[in-house]
Amino acid sequence: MQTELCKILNIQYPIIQGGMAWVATAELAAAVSNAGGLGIIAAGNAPGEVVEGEIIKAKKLTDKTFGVNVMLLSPFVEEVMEIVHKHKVPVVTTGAGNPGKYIKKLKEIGTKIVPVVPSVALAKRMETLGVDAVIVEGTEAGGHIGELTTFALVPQVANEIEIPVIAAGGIADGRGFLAALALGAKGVQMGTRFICSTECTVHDNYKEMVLKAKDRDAVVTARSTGHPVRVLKNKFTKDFLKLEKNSISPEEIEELGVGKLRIAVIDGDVENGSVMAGQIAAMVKEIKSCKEIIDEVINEAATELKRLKALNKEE
Ligand SMILES: O=C(O)COc1ccc(-c2c[nH]c(CNC(=O)Nc3ncc(Sc4ccccn4)s3)n2)cc1
Repeated sequence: MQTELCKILNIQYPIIQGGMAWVATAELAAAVSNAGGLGIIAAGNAPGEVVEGEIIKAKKLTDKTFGVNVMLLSPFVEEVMEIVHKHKVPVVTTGAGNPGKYIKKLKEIGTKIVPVVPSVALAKRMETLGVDAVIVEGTEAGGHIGELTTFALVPQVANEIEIPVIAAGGIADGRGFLAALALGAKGVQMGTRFICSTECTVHDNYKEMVLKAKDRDAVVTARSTGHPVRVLKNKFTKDFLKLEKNSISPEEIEELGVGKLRIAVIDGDVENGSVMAGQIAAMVKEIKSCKEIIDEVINEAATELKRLKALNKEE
């Protein structure tokens, strides 16, 4: 189950771990990379020196390729990009914006650039600017999302660009992996599945919340701010959505969300915090090591492919 993406990103399997703010630490990224995927450290809204500390830690935990996700809404984006250059990070993924202004400098140091795109137009613009691949993330994903689904957006982007498409949003097992390849992707990104891994350092309450999630629990908040975010239903989302209905200003709504992810991830307050996770949370039923997760996705995809091929032979 290798694709052209493996050579471009220097990985054994075309499986990328999502650069989830506060969740994607050096420990998680190193475990995914050591298991043959591409581990990603999340910069989130953290300052440069915090990201630098995670990069240094990751280099001690793995000799495999890993990346850094730069969240483009972060107030520290410029200093994080400086750190990425200083440490010649091999792969940079970006989210929540257009990384156009950073592409030239990253290419100069040979860093592979893989932006998340929520639309065909942005995917085409990124290819023209010379990025190495795009992560096409559907609205099924956790955290900051676009409006289109993975199932609709992936084939449309794959029709329009030549560089590899990586499917993200709603993928947590071999069936989703194989479906993504069938839609034209050359790899997948998984976030929610890796939250429930033994190496993920989020509070156990956060992992429990994902394990207990039902199909309709991953709701969208803050649509009115233009930065919709998918989180698991709890007291915070109920109060938040009520306030949004009373149309408090977008600035007040943004203010409501500040720091809420940290209290869920670090303090384990999953009632008053923001538990970011995708719609596939309801299918994640067990905490496993990153190696078990990756091996199971690859083996299940191979088994599923054999079953589908047998159907063809029956005709
Ligand atoms: O400039 C344009 O054309 C718009 O470009 C884009 C618009 C959206 C995206 C996008 C959607 N999803 C992603 C990748 N995923 C994410 O970035 N997920 C995130 N989760 C929590 C985050 S922290 C946050 C979130 C919102 C507001 C403040 N802070 S970022 N990128 C990428 C590019």
